[in-house]
Amino acid sequence: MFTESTFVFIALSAIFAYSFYAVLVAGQLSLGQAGFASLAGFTAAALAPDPDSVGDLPALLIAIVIGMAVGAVTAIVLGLPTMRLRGVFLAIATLAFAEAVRILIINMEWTGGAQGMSVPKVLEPWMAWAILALVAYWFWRQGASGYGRALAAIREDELAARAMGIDVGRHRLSAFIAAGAIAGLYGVLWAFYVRLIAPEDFGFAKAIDGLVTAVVGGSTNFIGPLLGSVFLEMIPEVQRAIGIEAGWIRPFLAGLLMLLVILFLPGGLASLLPRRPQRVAVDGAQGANALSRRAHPAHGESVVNLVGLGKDYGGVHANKDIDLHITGGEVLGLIGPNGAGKTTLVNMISGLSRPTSGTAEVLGLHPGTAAVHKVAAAGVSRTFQQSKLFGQLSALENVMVGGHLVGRPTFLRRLLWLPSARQDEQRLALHALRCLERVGLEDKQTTRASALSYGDQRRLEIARALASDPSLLILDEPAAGMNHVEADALSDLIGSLAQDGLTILLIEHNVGMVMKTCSRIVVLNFGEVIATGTPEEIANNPAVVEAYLGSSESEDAT
Ligand SMILES: Nc1ncnc2c1ncn2[C@@H]1O[C@H](COP(=O)(O)OP(=O)(O)OP(=O)(O)O)[C@@H](O)[C@H]1O
Repeated sequence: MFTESTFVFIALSAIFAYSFYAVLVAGQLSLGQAGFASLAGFTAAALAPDPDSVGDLPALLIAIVIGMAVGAVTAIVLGLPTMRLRGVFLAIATLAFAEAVRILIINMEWTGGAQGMSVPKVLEPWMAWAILALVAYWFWRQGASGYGRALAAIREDELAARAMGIDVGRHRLSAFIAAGAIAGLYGVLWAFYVRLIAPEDFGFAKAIDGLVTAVVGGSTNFIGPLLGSVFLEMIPEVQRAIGIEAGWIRPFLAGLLMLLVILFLPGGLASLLPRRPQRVAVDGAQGANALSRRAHPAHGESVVNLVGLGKDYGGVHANKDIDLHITGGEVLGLIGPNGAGKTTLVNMISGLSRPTSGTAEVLGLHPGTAAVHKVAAAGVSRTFQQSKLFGQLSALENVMVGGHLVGRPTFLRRLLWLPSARQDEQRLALHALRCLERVGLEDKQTTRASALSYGDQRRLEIARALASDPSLLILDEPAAGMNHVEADALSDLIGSLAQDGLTILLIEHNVGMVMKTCSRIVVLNFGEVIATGTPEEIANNPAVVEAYLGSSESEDAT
């Protein structure tokens, strides 16, 4: 039933789908792959030596090197200005690039114009499948590496990924370069199989075909593009076998399948395969070496120094003229009525938002001018008021992403199957398990974050924030949704973290808990500091009683 060309086209379309997968794993939608493929295919066909003089395989290998280099370099040139774009804007920009390349190639003489270029056929089915195996191997090894987890984290929640110390721009660009190189590889293989390449081989329909194959197969499991390709390339064969020769059926079914997958099976066909989340034996954690610990600022040493800090949103003064000094080992409570400006202030301290006026110095850096991942690397870690977990990752994987800064890169060593990569991954997993144990979630390590209860999600955010071994831990309403027993346990945990030398900034509406946990409290109202002092001083401060305790939070306070 299957011809040789069916086998080759399954391999080729899977390789092309991997070039979409390369960026989809990082949550990016690029439609420029057909442009990379055609540039690479035509350039390699023009520059590679004649197979009659050097032999088929050497000629193909040289063409592959040229094509992948062309794809990668083009991706760098296109990626540098476009990596700031998100979602549909990136898709439109990359599609425009592919169309520009197509027009250029039609109008060049060396490409043969619209007629195209004849290329010797040297690709054998075994070569296509061997190359596909290598590409699939690359993405398999990438998946469970630190790099692969970082890309998954960016896909799930870019802001949280930044706050975990991941350099999002660099990761997105490297995924884009991989996509360019693999699309280039596809362009070369296509050229050296079909004998005659034409610009129309790399039009809009080709880009959509690659995207549909990757999405139908599944873009969160490395096997997805292969599954998608087998499935879609089989449609014409099945048609032929049952005697329906209509050419429109395959593209029609491909479009329909894409719609159904997006609506009912977002993980694609690959999500139907059983998934085995990573698990660490709880006993195994005992006696294991901890990952390197940073030296925290000593008692009295400056951790945060804010001078005249302000933040305006249009006419709203979310923060006004804030002076605040936090020193090593302090547990500082930040309280105030809803909308007082607490979250705005910690967003500026953690570098997520830029002050409108004043200066901020945090662990020697100036957040706002320093990138968020650099602030995280300096030792600032945080939780978010609205949960920002990586929903599709397990609890353990979430915390391992939190340990991005303390773990060592493993992807290249995983490709070479070096034992040290496995040891490093195990050490990071044990470190993550310890953090889960600290918040009492060790039993939930394999549970997907989105499937955890609200209280457990709050705890998981704390475990994830602890995994980077921070010097300054910012907790934004960590006790929200917790009962009194859980809030007491959290208070004890914060106390023990402070004993370990961490400095903690706690935003909480549960004033009883703040009074019990914090050594000093700052009260904000309408964006301004209205009081600072010990819990007793704050409780007896008339301005606080009026501004805060007199507000809707009075029930909590009493
Ligand atoms: N991105 C934004 N754009 C416009 N206004 C904003 C933005 N973020 C915050 N604000 C405004 O700034 C003020 C302070 O908000 P912020 O979230 O910092 O307060 P909060 O004390 O954390 O409140 P809550 O306790 O309800 O979380 C509010 O008036 C809010 O509406």
